[in-house]
Amino acid sequence: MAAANGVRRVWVGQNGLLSTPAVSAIIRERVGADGSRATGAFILTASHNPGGPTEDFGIKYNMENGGQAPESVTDMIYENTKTIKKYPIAEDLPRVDISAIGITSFEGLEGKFDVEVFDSADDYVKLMKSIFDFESIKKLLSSPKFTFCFDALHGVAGAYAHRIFVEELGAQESSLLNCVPKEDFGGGHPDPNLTYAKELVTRMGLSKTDDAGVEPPEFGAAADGDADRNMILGKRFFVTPSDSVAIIAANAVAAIPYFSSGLKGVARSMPTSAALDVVAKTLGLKFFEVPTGWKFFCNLMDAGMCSVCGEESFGTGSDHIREKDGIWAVLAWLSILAHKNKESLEGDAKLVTVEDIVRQHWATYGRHYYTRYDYENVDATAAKELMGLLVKLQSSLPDVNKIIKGIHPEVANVGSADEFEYNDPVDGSVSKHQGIRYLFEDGSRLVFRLSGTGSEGATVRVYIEQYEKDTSKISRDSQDALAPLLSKLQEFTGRSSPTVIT
Ligand SMILES: O=P(O)(O)OC[C@H]1O[C@H](O)[C@H](O)[C@@H](O)[C@@H]1O
Repeated sequence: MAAANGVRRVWVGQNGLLSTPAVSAIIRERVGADGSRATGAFILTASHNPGGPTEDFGIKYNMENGGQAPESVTDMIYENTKTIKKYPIAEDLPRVDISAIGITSFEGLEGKFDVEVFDSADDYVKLMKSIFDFESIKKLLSSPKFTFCFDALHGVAGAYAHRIFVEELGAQESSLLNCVPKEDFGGGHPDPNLTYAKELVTRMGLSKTDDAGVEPPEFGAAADGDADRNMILGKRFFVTPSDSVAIIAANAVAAIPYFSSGLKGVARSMPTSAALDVVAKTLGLKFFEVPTGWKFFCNLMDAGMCSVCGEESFGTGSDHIREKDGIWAVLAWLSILAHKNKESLEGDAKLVTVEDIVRQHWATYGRHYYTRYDYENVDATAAKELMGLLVKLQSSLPDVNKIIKGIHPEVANVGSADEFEYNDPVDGSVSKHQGIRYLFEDGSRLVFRLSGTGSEGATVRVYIEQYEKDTSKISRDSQDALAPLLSKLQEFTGRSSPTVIT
């Protein structure tokens, strides 16, 4: 990247602690600020592979808008690697102490370059303060009625959590779990979900091995290794990522200063539940359904068409940067809680809890029951054949309906089916084969897609969604409500049970 004086500069976060959202914020802020153009910055990051069992470390390319490099750029980089004949190694380059903030200048083969070690959190904290009302969140956190807990799963989010939640917002040190970043994530798997965020899940009263004597906190959250994904929990209550983005969108204007003049639009990835669609329709907002992958949101944001977006894979964010943002999502929820509790933090008034907010949302907009089944390490050829069969079945919906009705007569008819194709309204590009959708007449959906991140063989993902508007039925357990749809899965996938259920 070029610094203001034209000297090439490498930016390094102090002690190597840089989160993905902070990188995006820094690129937008610094590159934009000095008017120079980055053709691509890269960092070594703990990237996460939701489909696979292991963490992998990789190089991530971010563009000048702070977003991930599109395939055209990474393909070009890959092509270039094939023609590299030699690369020089500067063995005598003095070591840069990355624990000390400052700039070190070097004379390189192609001229001068700088290495700047900077505080990894400074730019990000500044950005968060410009988005949220820190004073109102501070009040919430200091209320004896409200208890808070954040688990960084030993990922890089720990550094930001300490700075923001403890130093800026006054949360107690003891409310931070696993917030010391560790290279091996403390031996755990830094995935913010009910399976891997075990300690948090137990503390929030959601595990079978709860300590019955200890009252769980009112609010709990986790972020993944590079802090771009998040999980939101209430006391003994799980908020699905699909509900989380819908609830943030529904409350953004009232609760978050950055959005006070209105939302430009909202977007979700195709397999994410339609909870956000209902909010968009009710509030008259522009709405977009894009394929899985954050880059599709970035195009909309760059064109000023989208303010809030989210994915079922625990990614939530807004147009403040071009990455999903775990800490942002936590601050968004704390803002909503602070707003809803404006009148109830003092005196005898009862606290409006996370669960209250979600149930109120369902009562207003209806509830989307939602489950994702992952069939990991499926034979790649068999997976392709399965997809082919599912596409073929789409031309014989009466037969599909007959089979389903034969098992569960009460299930609505499949009204239409298609293979999701996205026409990008910004650049006109077309993305085909983005998942197979069976759309039921009552708004329920059955979606199949092959994961783009699985590490061995193929990972087939099946997303099951059922919409319930009847307020007397919105409190049922998700699995119960979906049972009629789930019973068809074995036949569709050729497997008796999924590897992971989310
Ligand atoms: O293709 P999948 O395995 O479902 O993975 C999907 C996820 O992969 C990465 O994490 C992307 O950054 C996400 O935007 C995407 O949702």
